[in-house]
Amino acid sequence: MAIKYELIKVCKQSGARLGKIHTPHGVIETPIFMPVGTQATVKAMTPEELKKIEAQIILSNTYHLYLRPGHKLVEKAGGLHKFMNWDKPILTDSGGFQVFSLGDLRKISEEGVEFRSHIDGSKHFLSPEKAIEIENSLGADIIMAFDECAPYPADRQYVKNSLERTTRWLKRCIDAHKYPERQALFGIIQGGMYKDLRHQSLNEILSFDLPGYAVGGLSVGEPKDLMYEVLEYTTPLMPKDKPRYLMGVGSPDCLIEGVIRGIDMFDCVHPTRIGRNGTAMTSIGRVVIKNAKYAEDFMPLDPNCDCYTCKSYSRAYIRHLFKAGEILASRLVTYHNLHFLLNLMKEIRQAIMEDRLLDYRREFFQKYGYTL
Ligand SMILES: Cc1ccc(CCc2c3nc[nH]c3cc3c(=O)[nH]c(N)nc23)cc1
Repeated sequence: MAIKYELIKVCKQSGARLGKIHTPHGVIETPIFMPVGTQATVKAMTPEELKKIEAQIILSNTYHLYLRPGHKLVEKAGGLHKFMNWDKPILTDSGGFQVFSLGDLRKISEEGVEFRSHIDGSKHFLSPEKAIEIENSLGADIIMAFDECAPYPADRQYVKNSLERTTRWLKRCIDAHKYPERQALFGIIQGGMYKDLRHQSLNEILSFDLPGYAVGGLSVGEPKDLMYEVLEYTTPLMPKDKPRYLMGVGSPDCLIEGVIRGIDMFDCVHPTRIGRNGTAMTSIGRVVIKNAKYAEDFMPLDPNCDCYTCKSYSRAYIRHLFKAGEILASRLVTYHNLHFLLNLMKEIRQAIMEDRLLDYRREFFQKYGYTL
């Protein structure tokens, strides 16, 4: 088996689980937040810094690495782990979502999707077979099936046709996968916001015995309550002995609510993206550091944080770096934001262990300023 999921404990207060995913590049403690490293780097961070903040697995992207530098080049370099000097687990998405959301989509057919590169406008074609060929070359420990993430909102018939094609594409991914013993292929459940279609997709995707499954088609602009509702009627029907990955979700409230609804794995560009724009996620809510009110504020970014950024620099200094356009600005806030989310997941794991996750949620929301 490419990976082995070890269920350690089910929370008494909710659907939350504590687990471990054993992979060829090491163990992942779940629930886990996975930093996004789209172009073979978690932007502005070195692998050494990622290890310092205890990142256990990072994500990279088939669509981007196929376009640049090319999956064959990465394969020649010895695969993604060697190329980017990251010896812990890696997960790659299949590229379908990125084509729909980034590339200039030309058309979707049963065969696959034709698109123009967002880099130079050149014409390309991604199919289940092509996506798996790329992911096999990159060599990630967990690889996502080539799926179609329906837009939101989308009408029933579109969502039904799309989920049924995603099922047919999954079969083609499985047949094309060259290294199932060392790269775990996850199936992705679609079905939009329709309960009966979610159950249809779930039954079809789960009929393929795979090492793990993702809930796709969410975090696409729908209200958070609708996302939570879909999870409430989806995760209980997923196998208990396999990891569950909610794609594209990562704000603090969604992480906690997702864990409570039985999700084990999360990813989001959020902490790194807003970090580069100078927004810090702190234990007392968001701090937009370029705001003039921080010009002479000599407190740390987050007074309750023990990360390198918060132990070493003041808000005034970090604000100065942003105003001066210094590269260090992005690095320091990205470092803090990733530490903040990784630490949040560590506290969530601790709360599950002690059967007090719902109490933790209330405390966190009060401090962070969310309404329950
Ligand atoms: C590097 C990397 C970036 C982003 C992702 C997740 C990207 C992502 C979604 N993001 C928000 N909602 C999402 C839904 C889907 C989905 O339904 N299918 C797939 N394959 N990816 C999704 C994975 C890896």
